[in-house]
Amino acid sequence: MRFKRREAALAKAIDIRQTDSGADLAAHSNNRPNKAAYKGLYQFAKPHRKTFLAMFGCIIVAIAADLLQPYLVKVAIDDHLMAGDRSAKTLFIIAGIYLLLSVLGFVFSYLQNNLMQLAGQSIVASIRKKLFRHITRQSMSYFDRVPSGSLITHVSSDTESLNQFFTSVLLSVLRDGLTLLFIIALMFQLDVQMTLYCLVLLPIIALNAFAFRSYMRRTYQMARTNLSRLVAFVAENLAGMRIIQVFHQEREQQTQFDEKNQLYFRSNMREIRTNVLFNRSFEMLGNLSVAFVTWLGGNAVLGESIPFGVLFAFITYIRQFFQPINNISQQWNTLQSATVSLNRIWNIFDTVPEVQDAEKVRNVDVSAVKGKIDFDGVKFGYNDGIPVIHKLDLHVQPGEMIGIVGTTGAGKSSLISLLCRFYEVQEGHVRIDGTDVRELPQETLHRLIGLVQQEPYLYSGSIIDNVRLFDETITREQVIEACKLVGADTLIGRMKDGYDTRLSERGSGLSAGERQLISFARIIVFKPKILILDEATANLDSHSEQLIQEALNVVSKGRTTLVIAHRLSTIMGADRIIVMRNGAIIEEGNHRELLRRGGYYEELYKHSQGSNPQLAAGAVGGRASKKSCGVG
Ligand SMILES: Nc1ncnc2c1ncn2[C@@H]1O[C@H](COP(=O)(O)OP(=O)(O)OP(=O)(O)O)[C@@H](O)[C@H]1O
Repeated sequence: MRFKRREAALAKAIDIRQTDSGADLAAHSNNRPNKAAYKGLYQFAKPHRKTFLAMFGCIIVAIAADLLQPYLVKVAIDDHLMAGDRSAKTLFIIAGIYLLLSVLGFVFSYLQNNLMQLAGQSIVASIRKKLFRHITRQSMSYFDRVPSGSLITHVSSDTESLNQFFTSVLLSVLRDGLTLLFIIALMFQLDVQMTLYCLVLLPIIALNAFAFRSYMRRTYQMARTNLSRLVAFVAENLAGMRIIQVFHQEREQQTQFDEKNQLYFRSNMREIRTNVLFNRSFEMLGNLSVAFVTWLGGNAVLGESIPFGVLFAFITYIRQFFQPINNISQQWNTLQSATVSLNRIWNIFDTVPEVQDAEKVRNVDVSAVKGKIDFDGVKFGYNDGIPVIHKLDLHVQPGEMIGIVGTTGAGKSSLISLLCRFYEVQEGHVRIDGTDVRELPQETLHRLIGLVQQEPYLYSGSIIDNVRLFDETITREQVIEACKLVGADTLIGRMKDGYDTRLSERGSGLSAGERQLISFARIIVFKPKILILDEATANLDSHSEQLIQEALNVVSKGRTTLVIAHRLSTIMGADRIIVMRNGAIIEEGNHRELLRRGGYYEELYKHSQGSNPQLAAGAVGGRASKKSCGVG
């Protein structure tokens, strides 16, 4: 059941990712640039204005150094060679200056590229940082709506596209734009009439670029769309490999993959062909112009209206003229995808978390909190509006242990989510020690609550770091003490590096029970006043369950504890057990009282006792909360 749900969620994520990034560009490319997004981007760029200024200076020097070289040759030809000045010294000086200009061009181009990369990467790093912080502050309802796959794309490839905006588009517009202007100015300086003739070429170039532009954009988008479809297909297959193999779907999947692969290959080839054609057409235009200038200028030289050196410089400049135009028009696709990425990123920045601290929060002394919990007339439903908790009342005394059982979808995890204020109640109040959770700063609230889930999250890092969650104020000794208390010390002692053993992501390499013990140790070191176990024993064998039960007895001491149980054995010893169905409490009492009552709890108990354990598990258990608050 759980496996199926995860698969469905994954398929949904892939599906959305496809629309988000696949049919993606085509769909988003019509997005008009969002003014607020550009303003926001400018705010990120502002602190780097000195770097931009320095880069601009480098661009000017680099361009000047490059463009003065043909001019220098013209001086050598016209003012010296043709003028009869045969002095080797002058030629030597000119050659020296030429060399110096080449070195200058090289050095300043290098600096200009590095400065642009520095500015671009720094801006993108700070956007990424803010984006991650903004995402982590979103409410749970946001994560219900937005698949994690697309958030990963936003943080990784969308920010990278923005980097391309600076390092490719902006750099090209500045450098190539200025180069063009300088070339035109130099050409005018050499010969006004010939320059005017050459400028006749501009409309032809513009027409060529315009004719190619929309076709190039389409081929680019088609290739990106087909690539993301291919990637989504592979991701879907990897995730559902079990089903594919069990149902012998390998050949069918291979056929589908081949089709998608072919489509991508063809669209990619079309894109490459168009790009090559565009580049070569520019080259051809360049060659035609050289022929035109040679003919025009040659006649002028023969007629002695311009010197030979001017013709030489002109031919060199006209050759250089096409490169910047070509470069700038190549930036169109990059600009398109950067705009889409910019809009996507700023859509996230514009999302205000639904759950926020109140304007006037009530600051409480965490150490003085007793842990009394009250649900008063609580009504709640998710975005779809269907109520999942109906006018629920529940009052828990400090230090009391409450077991929560019920049918699948009864609202057990939702109740816990409301206590953690992952979602807002629609009616009623959730209070801790008499204070509405909406009045508490979220940070304080989450320090009051420790959550142990069915699959505790472990990070890549040492066991010490995983217990203290990288909080250096918690000492190694405190961590070891906590692990001893929950009975994790022996198993850690058996590991190669003991407490310094590095766990891989999600703690693979440890059994489910061992991971749970580590998350119990977290509770001890962080000392929350309220402890929540959300189906923490669901995945455990009976030996591990026994270990966890013992650890639970230790960590729940002196804490208000709510235990959502998959197995009744976990909650049989609770002070009080509540039985939920359809978002309401239908039975309440301790184990004996509930058995005596002979209601739904007794029915569950009978199932769990034996005749049909699977039915018992299915009826009582279900899904673990996906969220976490506090520690655990
Ligand atoms: N994030 C969500 N968005 C929309 N509906 C949700 C969400 N989470 C839960 N629900 C719905 O709310 C109802 C209560 O779910 P909840 O997870 O609280 O039940 P539960 O008693 O913990 O179930 P289980 O034992 O299966 O974990 C169910 O109908 C469920 O489909």
